[in-house]
Amino acid sequence: MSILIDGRKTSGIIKDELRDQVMDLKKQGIEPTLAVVLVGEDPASQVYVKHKKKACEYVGVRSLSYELPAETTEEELLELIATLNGRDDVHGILVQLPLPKQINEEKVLLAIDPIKDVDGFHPISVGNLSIGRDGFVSCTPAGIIELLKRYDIPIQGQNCVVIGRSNIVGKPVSMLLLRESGTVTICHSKTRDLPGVCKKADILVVAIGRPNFVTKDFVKEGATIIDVGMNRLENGKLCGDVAYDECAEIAGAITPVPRGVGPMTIAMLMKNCVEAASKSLS
Ligand SMILES: Nc1nc2c(c(=O)[nH]1)N[C@@H](CN(C=O)c1ccc(C(=O)N[C@@H](CCC(=O)O)C(=O)O)cc1)CN2
Repeated sequence: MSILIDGRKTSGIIKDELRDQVMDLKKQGIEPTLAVVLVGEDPASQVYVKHKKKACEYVGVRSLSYELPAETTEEELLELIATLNGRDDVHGILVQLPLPKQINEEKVLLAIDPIKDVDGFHPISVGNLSIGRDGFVSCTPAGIIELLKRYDIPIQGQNCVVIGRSNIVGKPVSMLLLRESGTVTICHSKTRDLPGVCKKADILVVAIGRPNFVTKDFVKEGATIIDVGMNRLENGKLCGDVAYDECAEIAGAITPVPRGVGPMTIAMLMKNCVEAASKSLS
């Protein structure tokens, strides 16, 4: 039976570590502050934003909440971001995704000052990651690497297969695995013999957005499986991209859904906020 990689427990440990760092920053006169922007009433986004604000409270980060109506225009949102960019007391800016249709996501992400880009979505942050420079790394991919490290799962020289090539997860996690000297293969809808490619993986990261897509036929004995999927089924239950029970019998270690990668996303957001505030000291 495999090891369960517990994201909820690990995120709790990280948040406790950050709490101490925030206390130190406060002693030096810095109050880490995150602006949280939510446009519209998407129920999932509302839940995630609530969790983020709760995490801020726990860690000691001040959160400023901007909950805007669904009909907010792109101009109005860009204006708010410009104001937040200009405020010295705001260290991080987070715009919850997805945005309503009338707003161009790319334009909005580009408007956030890269030094406040705690989500790591700005093209400059993405570029820094791909050329190995310091910068904010997006939270879910950073959380995946943190989980692997904290569970002593080696990356160097390992065959790492990533299913999914999104800008938010697939591409950045591939860059991070490469930075850790993994041998990385990125798979997508046009990949031939997907089960065969995945079966060679020592580390398999699945971010495809299809419930129970990865079955035991994709998994090498002893492999580590990271499930990034977050699919809400008709019965209201949350389900990952990996058929957990059958894959857990073969894997060496596996993340569950919920309580796997999800909570790590929020812990890494807190980590980025603390880092942004620390940088304001220098
Ligand atoms: N601006 C951003 N928008 C979005 C991001 C992001 O990183 N930045 N990622 C996702 C959503 N997301 C954070 O925003 C997120 C998703 C899931 C979880 C989480 O903890 N999930 C729980 C289950 C929660 C539930 O029951 O619904 C778990 O897996 O245990 C945290 C954050 C898209 N948008």
